[in-house]
Amino acid sequence: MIDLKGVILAAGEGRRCRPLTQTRSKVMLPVGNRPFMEYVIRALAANGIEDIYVVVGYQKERVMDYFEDGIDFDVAITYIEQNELLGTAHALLKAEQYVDEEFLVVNGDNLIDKRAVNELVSAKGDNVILAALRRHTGDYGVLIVDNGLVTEIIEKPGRPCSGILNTGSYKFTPDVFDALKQAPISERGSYELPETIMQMIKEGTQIVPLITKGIWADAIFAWDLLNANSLALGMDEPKIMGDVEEGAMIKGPVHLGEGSIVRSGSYLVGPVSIGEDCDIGPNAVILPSTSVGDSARIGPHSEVRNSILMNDARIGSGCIISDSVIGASCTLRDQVVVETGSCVVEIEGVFQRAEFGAILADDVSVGARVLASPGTVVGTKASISSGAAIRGTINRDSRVIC
Ligand SMILES: CC(=O)N[C@H]1[C@@H](OP(=O)(O)O)O[C@H](CO)[C@@H](O)[C@@H]1O
Repeated sequence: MIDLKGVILAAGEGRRCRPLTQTRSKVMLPVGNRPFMEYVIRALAANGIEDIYVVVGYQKERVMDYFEDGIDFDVAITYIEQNELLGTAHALLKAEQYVDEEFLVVNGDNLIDKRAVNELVSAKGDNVILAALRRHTGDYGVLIVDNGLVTEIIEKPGRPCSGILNTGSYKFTPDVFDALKQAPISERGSYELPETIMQMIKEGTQIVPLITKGIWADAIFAWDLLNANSLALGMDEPKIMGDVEEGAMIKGPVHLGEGSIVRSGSYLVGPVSIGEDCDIGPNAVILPSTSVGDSARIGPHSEVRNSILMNDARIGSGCIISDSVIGASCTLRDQVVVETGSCVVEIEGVFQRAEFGAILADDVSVGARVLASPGTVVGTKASISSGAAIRGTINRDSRVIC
């Protein structure tokens, strides 16, 4: 254990990941069968950081019920509530009374590994931003660096640009709290950490950028979870703990949780992670890179590829699903087909170009023989009747009758 404390920012909803965040915050979205924030906590714990302060807000009960006091993750968690969601600077200020020495701040809704956290722990300099080089940085804080120091942060410029992005993980001294108290309100109407850092730079504080060689990934939109999922699947050692019936074939890194069964004739090619108490097959095909949550069912002759199925998802027989996210407790009856391809999706009033199959929020019910076009996004508890052809955005609680 080291003295360094960790603060995790976990209060925001993650609006651009809607509709998946209608029922949970982005920190609880699963990749590789674990919520984003579990990777953050594991990476801190692996570096001996055991005192962790988690700033919670939107859907906080789900975070607190899952992580409890942190004991199962070898850390001690104190929850701090941010009742008004006024931005990352406002969130961090809530932690002031708990830290009196150098400390780390990590976004709770990113995938990060122990190497990246270790780089931050051992970084020289009092104020350090963990950065990443990427080809597309327009949706992030973009760092302008000169002479080994950050000179400017341009927050979410929106236009396509490549360069160095702010990962949202930092090492600070408690002096940051004085700056946070003077944080200006941003163009987006909230108090944002990058703006505070800009103020610090103007007042002469040196901010060191540290480009990570570790794993770091974010999901801006719901479909970006597929990429993060594929990275996350490479981070764990897979184990077969459930039953594999004779005649089933398992190739590559496949994790099968306790109480799960893969029935005869099924064909699984890793990386694949299947949770506990799942029932797969007979004759189901699961291809890379797929995560299947606990108590899920994939019926006979169904094929799932490059997808996330959350807990209790039920897929009937003869379904074809690829490049898709299927929320918790969704039911897809027989012969549902999700087409995949390029599409344009409206998220929070902005049109985004993307390439995926479908995003289904929790508790969606899909009848038999439904055909979903690429880029179909379905809100929580919507229900689609058998035989329908669906496309575009379907709002929560709506009914599609064909
Ligand atoms: C206001 C703020 O803190 N912005 C940060 C933060 O954005 P969010 O949209 O709040 O997740 O995390 C990004 C990394 O995920 C980082 O690039 C950006 O600068």
